[in-house]
Amino acid sequence: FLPPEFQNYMNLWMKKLMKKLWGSDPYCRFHIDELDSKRRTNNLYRVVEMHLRAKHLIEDADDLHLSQEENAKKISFTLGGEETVTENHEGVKVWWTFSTEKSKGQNGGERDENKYVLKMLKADKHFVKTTYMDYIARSAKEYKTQLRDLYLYSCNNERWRAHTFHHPSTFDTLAMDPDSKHRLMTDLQSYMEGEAYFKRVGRAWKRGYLLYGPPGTGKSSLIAAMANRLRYNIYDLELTQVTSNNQLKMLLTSTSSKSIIVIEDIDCSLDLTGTRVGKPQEKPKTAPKAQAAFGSSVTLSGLLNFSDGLWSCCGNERIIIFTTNHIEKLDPGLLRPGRMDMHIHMSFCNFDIFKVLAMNYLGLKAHPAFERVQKLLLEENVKVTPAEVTEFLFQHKNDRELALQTLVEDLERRAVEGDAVVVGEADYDECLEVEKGEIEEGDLREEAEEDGKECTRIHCNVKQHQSQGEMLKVYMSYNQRMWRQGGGGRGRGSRTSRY
Ligand SMILES: Nc1ncnc2c1ncn2[C@@H]1O[C@H](COP(=O)(O)OP(=O)(O)OP(=O)(O)O)[C@@H](O)[C@H]1O
Ligand SMILES: [Mg+2]
Repeated sequence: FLPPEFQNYMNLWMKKLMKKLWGSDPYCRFHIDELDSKRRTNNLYRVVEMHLRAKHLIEDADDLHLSQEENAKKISFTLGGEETVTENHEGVKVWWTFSTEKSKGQNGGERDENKYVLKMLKADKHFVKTTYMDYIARSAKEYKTQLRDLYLYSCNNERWRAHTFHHPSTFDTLAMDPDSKHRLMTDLQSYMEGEAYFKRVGRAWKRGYLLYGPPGTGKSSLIAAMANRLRYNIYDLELTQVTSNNQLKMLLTSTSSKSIIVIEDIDCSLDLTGTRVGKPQEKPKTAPKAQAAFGSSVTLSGLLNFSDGLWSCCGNERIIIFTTNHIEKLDPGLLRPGRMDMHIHMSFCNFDIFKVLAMNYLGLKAHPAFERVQKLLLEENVKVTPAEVTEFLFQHKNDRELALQTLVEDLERRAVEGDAVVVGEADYDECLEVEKGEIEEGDLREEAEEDGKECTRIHCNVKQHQSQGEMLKVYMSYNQRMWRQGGGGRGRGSRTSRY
């Protein structure tokens, strides 16, 4: 309730009193002026401003200046005159005060001199000078990164082309196994804070992730969520566009720091296959591992040289992500421990994943239908991708009952009829080797042809043919029969093979 002039007077009086009582003022103060003695901007002043914003300390004050630059996403808050905010860091309390003083300009006029005053107990002075100042520098840097616009780069004619990147996916909207999500988020956090650590142990400040799982389980959405969280640009590297290892080297070294380099569907982009493990008929290895596909001479070793070889020191703060629908097709060299730092499995929808999706799309935490969904997903082992579930939820977003009802109906249908099998060209050759006559015609039901993707969706009776490998075999046998009957092998001509 006291007018500021009176408060200043009281402060002065208190200081004198304390000096009398304790011999000196127990506090000390650092003054951080907006302009230095040569009238240049003092960078530390900006750092303080960003730190106070980053930690939302400013918003605690009652006297604020609000501003917003054109095209800026957020409103900026700055402290009003003589406003003080406090902060506790590692048990030490500090006070930040903003003040403006009038001073004489060169041409005789008056101008405002802004400054922040940082007050602390004398006993804490050393801590503030070292640890606390480092801490505010870090928090300001992080805040600055959060504000930057993101770009998605695609490679075109040996050059990167930038497109602004606005993807709404975040770790909150992403539905994945809670344990994997937690592990990945902790890993990313320690990567972000780990500059000093990486330096100390002599490692390039990099991280490599391999995302694998069926189509529509959120691999690309996860990459977008990672980019949004780290505020990193994305370089989408289409290996089939790269003609040689040298070109690959050039492209990779011209990426900027704080970026994610993504190679999607790695099994389709390069001939990375070694022996096909676990297939019914193992084929002899016809091509050496390093041989490239699609007329390009990019090799696996060229790629790995960058991801963990000498070239990897050509830039820090990079994340490399490979994605695949078929981890079993990858060369063991790529899967070897220490090559990619983490393997992340994006799985079919389980009940945890479903709950996140229901919350995001329908705003539902609980509903009587959840019990049925849980039973279908867990006990009846119905396979459905998160992408398929989101389709149902999105379609009826204004009618939650209908959304859940149609979803449950679809899951029930799947439980009775079995799973979807999608097969493409690569499996046609193998299908000739599969014994025919293992299945009844009734086990299979053709569902739809996906235009443009040139693949066929077949429903197969999982009750009889439990494993995916078994289902694939069943389909191939069916495929072969169709071919012999002159009906044409389904799926021939599709780019990838999926089941
Ligand atoms: N785990 C998930 N959480 C939230 N939404 C998801 C998830 N998985 C899929 N979706 C939804 O489905 C769409 C397609 O998923 P996405 O492209 O990320 O799958 P993908 O695994 O990359 O598939 P592909 O292997 O075909 O590239 C997303 O845009 C998103 O709306
Ligand atoms: Mg994808």
